[in-house]
Amino acid sequence: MLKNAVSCRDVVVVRGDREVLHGVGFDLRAGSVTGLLGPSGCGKTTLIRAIVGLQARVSGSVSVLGSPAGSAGLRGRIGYVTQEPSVYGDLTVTENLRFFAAVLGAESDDVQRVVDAVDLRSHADVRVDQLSGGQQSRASLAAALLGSPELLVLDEPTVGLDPVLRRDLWELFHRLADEGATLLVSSHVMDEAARCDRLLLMRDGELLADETPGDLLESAGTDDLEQAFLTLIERKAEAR
Ligand SMILES: Nc1ncnc2c1ncn2[C@@H]1O[C@H](COP(=O)(O)OP(=O)(O)OP(=O)(O)O)[C@@H](O)[C@H]1O
Repeated sequence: MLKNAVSCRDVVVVRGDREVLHGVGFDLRAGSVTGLLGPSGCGKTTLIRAIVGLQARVSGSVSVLGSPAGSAGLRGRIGYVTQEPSVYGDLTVTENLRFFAAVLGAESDDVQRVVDAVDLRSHADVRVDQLSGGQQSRASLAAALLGSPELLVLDEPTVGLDPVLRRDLWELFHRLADEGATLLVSSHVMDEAARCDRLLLMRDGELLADETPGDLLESAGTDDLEQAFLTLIERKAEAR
């Protein structure tokens, strides 16, 4: 098994006429849950798109499961959930998942497994356009879990979910990691950071920290992750 599922070195991305990532480098250890945190517009989605191979104008190196990001062989090995629902509104949850399972070549009993995993059993036969926003997000997540991908990249998967569901989903993320999957989960919400094995903190297209939550708190001398992030920003500004 690879030690690192993802390795990024000196990643620079230009979007429009602006450089939005300015030389980002880090590794994602296989079998871990890493949180990608930072304010709106700091470049989280851009970095995620570079990892899943969808971002144009990327320089530096992005290696995913031992291959360059975007390699054809990676397609079935990565599950990617965007901020937009990625399932069809006019199909039921089960119909969507059967369709995606067929496209991916996943076993048909995998559909039941992923419906259970995201706790959508009671709505499995409801059309997606009749589900709440949080239920639609869970349907998209279920589609990404089909075929048990080795790398799961989730862009704000818990937005709009209640605390009980968020807790359940984080438990699911750790269960998947215990089974060997690697997860990168972006979030705005600092209280989710504590649930990660490791944190990547971004600001203005740069990585401010790549640490465990415990180390981050210790180095900032606080027991509050939000405060730790602010302390890091202040230190960075002073160092300039
Ligand atoms: N299609 C685009 N063309 C040009 N610039 C873009 C495009 N999409 C995003 N950007 C810019 O790239 C930068 C990073 O955006 P990105 O979507 O990666 O941020 P983010 O951290 O994911 O934000 P959020 O948390 O709000 O989703 C922003 O300054 C944004 O304005």
